[in-house]
Amino acid sequence: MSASSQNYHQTYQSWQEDPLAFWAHAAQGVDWMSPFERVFDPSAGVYGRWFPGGVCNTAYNCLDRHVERGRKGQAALIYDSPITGSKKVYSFEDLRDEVSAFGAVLKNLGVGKGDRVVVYMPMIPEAAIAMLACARIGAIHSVVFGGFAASELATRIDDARPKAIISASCGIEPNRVIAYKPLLDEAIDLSTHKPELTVIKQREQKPCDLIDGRDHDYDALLADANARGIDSDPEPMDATDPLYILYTSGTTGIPKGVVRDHGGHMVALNWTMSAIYDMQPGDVFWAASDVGWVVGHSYIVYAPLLAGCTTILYEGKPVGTPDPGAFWRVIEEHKVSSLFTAPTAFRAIKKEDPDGAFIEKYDLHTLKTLFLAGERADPDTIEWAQEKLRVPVIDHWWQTETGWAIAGNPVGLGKLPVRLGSPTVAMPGYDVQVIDDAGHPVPADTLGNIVVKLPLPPGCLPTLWNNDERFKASYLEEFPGYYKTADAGMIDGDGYLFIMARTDDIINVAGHRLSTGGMEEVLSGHPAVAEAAVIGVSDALKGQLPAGFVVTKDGVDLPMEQLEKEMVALVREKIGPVAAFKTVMVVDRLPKTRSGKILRGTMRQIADGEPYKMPATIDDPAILDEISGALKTKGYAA
Ligand SMILES: CCC(=O)SCCNC(=O)CCNC(=O)[C@H](O)C(C)(C)COP(=O)(O)OP(=O)(O)OC[C@H]1O[C@@H](n2cnc3c(N)ncnc32)[C@H](O)[C@@H]1OP(=O)(O)O
Repeated sequence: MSASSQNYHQTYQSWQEDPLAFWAHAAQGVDWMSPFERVFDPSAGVYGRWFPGGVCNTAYNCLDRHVERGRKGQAALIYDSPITGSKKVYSFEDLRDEVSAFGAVLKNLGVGKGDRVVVYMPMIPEAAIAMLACARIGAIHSVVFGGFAASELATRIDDARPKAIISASCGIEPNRVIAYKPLLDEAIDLSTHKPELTVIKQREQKPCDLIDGRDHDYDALLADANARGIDSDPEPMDATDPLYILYTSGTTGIPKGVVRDHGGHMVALNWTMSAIYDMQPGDVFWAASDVGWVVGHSYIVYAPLLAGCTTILYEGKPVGTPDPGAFWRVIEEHKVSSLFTAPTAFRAIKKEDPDGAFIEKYDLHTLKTLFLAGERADPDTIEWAQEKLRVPVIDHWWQTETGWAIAGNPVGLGKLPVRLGSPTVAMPGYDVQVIDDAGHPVPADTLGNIVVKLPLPPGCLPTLWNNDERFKASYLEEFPGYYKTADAGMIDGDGYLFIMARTDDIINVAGHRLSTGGMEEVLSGHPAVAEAAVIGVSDALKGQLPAGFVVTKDGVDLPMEQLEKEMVALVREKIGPVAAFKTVMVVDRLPKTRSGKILRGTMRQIADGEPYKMPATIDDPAILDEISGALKTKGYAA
């Protein structure tokens, strides 16, 4: 049965009644080189594996099959870069040919099936081409977001142990050109594992020097491959083979390598395009995110192409490139049907254009729906977008780990009524429950731990890269039989889900998932610091911002302002500008329980001006006044 011939409730019920039949049916939406032997094998992997025995290739499904079936001239990828003033359209045939040639280049360099390839790139077409070329030849890509610093890149290099790194000479931010190559060189210096080679896309805004014998020029290699007419065939991949590793912040500074497989990922993403996003082949889908995040993997690169849609790769910002009409210009020019972005982008637009005057300048008749994800969608932003765009505004909730929506409002199955503050209902594949700390289900409308009953559906992570034990410890052990989302929230009587808070140290800054523990580790590494705490405080624009507190070692006699400057610079240097770490306070003491646990939750409540209860186990209540005083100097704790 097609996705659109059933409504949400019927579809969810059909999945509940027979999940294997449901996913077997969805699997018909992609091409298999050999059919799978079973839909799901519960005895394989950590909690089971999807489509074992199936042989397929993701790049073939994204490109070749559309070329073969009448879409070769259709735009597959539109690169639109207001930041450089350039645009380029790749048809499915163009993209297939360039991916195939670049796959051959990688193979000639010795990169093969199962090798890891780190991709550290700005938002240029070569980033998507590199990902798809890896998928084509069976190499496992690991994209690292460009806003991370060299040491974060080094950590990922050491975990993924890539044979090659594909990068560019520079990235371009509105106020500066960022030389990527020195960051890459530094990361390779810092890492224990040394990749054999790099391939560098030279950009005219800031070309870089190449190291003889290690660094290769992207354009020269591609030109040579094209001159010699070499290309690569799609490698037959087991459905359970890894397609990519994407690192995400964990509760310590060491990121977790989320693994995605070929078969289940394709089946799930392809299903979402029609059922959740109501996209048909030929429609234009725009995820205004970055290929460094999971939204970029799933909805800039893989899902739109799998579904035969046109995708947009946008190198720009919602405001300032050149103005708050940037998104509307792209929608009009490329006839975008659906826009998917983070609420923070809309808050930025709303701040600069509160009356929506720029919206009125463009013809947005093609836009059917706005999808929001990546952070909590605040009701003000949703209402503003609804009023100004006059299209449904759909919040949905998912994670890097899941790769696609856990909860949403599946427009392709018939839109459900929107409830502000709720990403709506569980998607087929996810049995979402709320349980207390002892693992017991809680009644409707009661706050608890949001968990998903195992097995997770196709497309979700089967494990962490080379680390089944960390996968189990992080996600499966606390609530046996369930996947722990580490989000807290509730489900109302109608099944609507409300996501309220994280249960760990992860904060969400402008849709970027960051670990406060990681920032604390960096601050603690400063020679003057005895101990540090970082909390996420509410921010009207970015949702949350990190704020640090440090206690200096005895005898440190540096001016407070100098210390604070050094701390801010240190986090930027070690984690990257993406951390947006700009506030730190030197305090005499940190508030703790008698057993020594820092009371970060209470500090956050003070910073956000929320009422708080004096923790019964607090060691010295007077310290909270000191924290409040420090926060006031930074404009918090009103
Ligand atoms: C559902 C599953 C998921 O959650 S996946 C994650 C979904 N999240 C997203 O898609 C992210 C959404 N956010 C954004 O796209 C941006 O934050 C938007 C809204 C466009 C605003 O961008 P911007 O003004 O640069 O602010 P920011 O907070 O992102 O940046 C902070 C500093 O980092 C820098 N930065 C950003 N990107 C890069 C990059 N690729 N390379 C190098 N640097 C980068 C920014 O320039 C900024 O630096 P500075 O502190 O101003 O000097």
